Amino acid sequence: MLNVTDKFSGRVGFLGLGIMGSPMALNLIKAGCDVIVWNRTKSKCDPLISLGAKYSSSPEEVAANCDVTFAMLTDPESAIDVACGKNGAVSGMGPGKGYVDVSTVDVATSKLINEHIKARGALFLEAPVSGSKKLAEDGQLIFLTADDRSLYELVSPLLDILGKSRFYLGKVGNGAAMKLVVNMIMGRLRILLSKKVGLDPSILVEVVSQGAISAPMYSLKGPSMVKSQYPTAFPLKHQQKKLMLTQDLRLALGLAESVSQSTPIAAAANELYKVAKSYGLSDEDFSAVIEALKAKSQDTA
Ligand SMILES: NC(=O)C1=CN([C@@H]2O[C@H](COP(=O)(O)OP(=O)(O)OC[C@H]3O[C@@H](n4cnc5c(N)ncnc54)[C@H](OP(=O)(O)O)[C@@H]3O)[C@@H](O)[C@H]2O)C=CC1
Ligand SMILES: O=CC(=O)O
Repeated sequence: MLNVTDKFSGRVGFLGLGIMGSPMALNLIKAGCDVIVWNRTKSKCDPLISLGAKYSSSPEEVAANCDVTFAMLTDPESAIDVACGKNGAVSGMGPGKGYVDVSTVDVATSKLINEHIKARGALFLEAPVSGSKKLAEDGQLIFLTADDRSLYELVSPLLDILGKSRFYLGKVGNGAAMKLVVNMIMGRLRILLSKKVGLDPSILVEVVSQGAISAPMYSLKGPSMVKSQYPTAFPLKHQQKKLMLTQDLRLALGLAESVSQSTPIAAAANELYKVAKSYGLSDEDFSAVIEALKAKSQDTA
């Protein structure tokens, strides 16, 4: 049976050695883990084998030979194929084993893989990452995990080798949802969307603040926006005026027009500030623009 300890001493499988998977598997090897790798294109295993990894010829074999198996695959289709397809990891799973899918997939895919893994009596953790190739190389990823808590605790020492932080988000699907929401760059929309899909917006603010898309402004305004508080630092009326009238936006819009570049987001943002002003929020902080989006969501609900 899997034991929860502060150090992971079992054998680790790694399926999918692409841009992200290769440096992640390499970091596990460098940290002294006993790693078995598999990749569809076998040649990508070779550098890792030369550094001490073992090789198995199918996801099924990897899972059968390991205590915990990670998968880092392109998309939902490949994640399902590698887990549930012919000679897939599921066939090698059983009681006492764990499957950690770190690919970016949708909620339905994560639930499907979870069901197949659970049907074998094994444990499942979804753990998509926020990060990039460089952050994978540097062991600085952010893990957005969900589902089996005991597997989360068990693999935490491994996640700490691969990343700088990890979030446990509860039921299956929440990791995938958080990853997809984080990847939406529109800050204010992120807060509303995360709320609507049942995520804690304050955790979202924290996740974003630690990733590559973090912005000091978002970290500064996010926590109070979550509480619907807008202590005035820069009044909304000035922001809207600025969007409409000041040189920087006018010139920027002019420049965009000169090369026929559409700038719909700037235009849409300005409309939202106008709506917020019409709600009497002119003297609130400009982050109160989120109220315009809340009202719009109610309009369309
Ligand atoms: N790149 C980035 O900055 C980030 C990526 N991610 C996510 O990480 C995941 C991996 O991305 P990344 O490493 O960049 O992608 P890559 O394209 O570099 O690697 C994809 C991996 O999936 C394998 N694969 C694809 N299709 C199949 C299939 N049908 N059967 C078996 N194996 C398959 C590839 O195998 P093969 O070598 O044979 O092609 C390869 O190992 C994605 O979900 C991505 O969204 C998350 C954060 C950042
Ligand atoms: O998926 C990409 C990321 O930066 O996160």
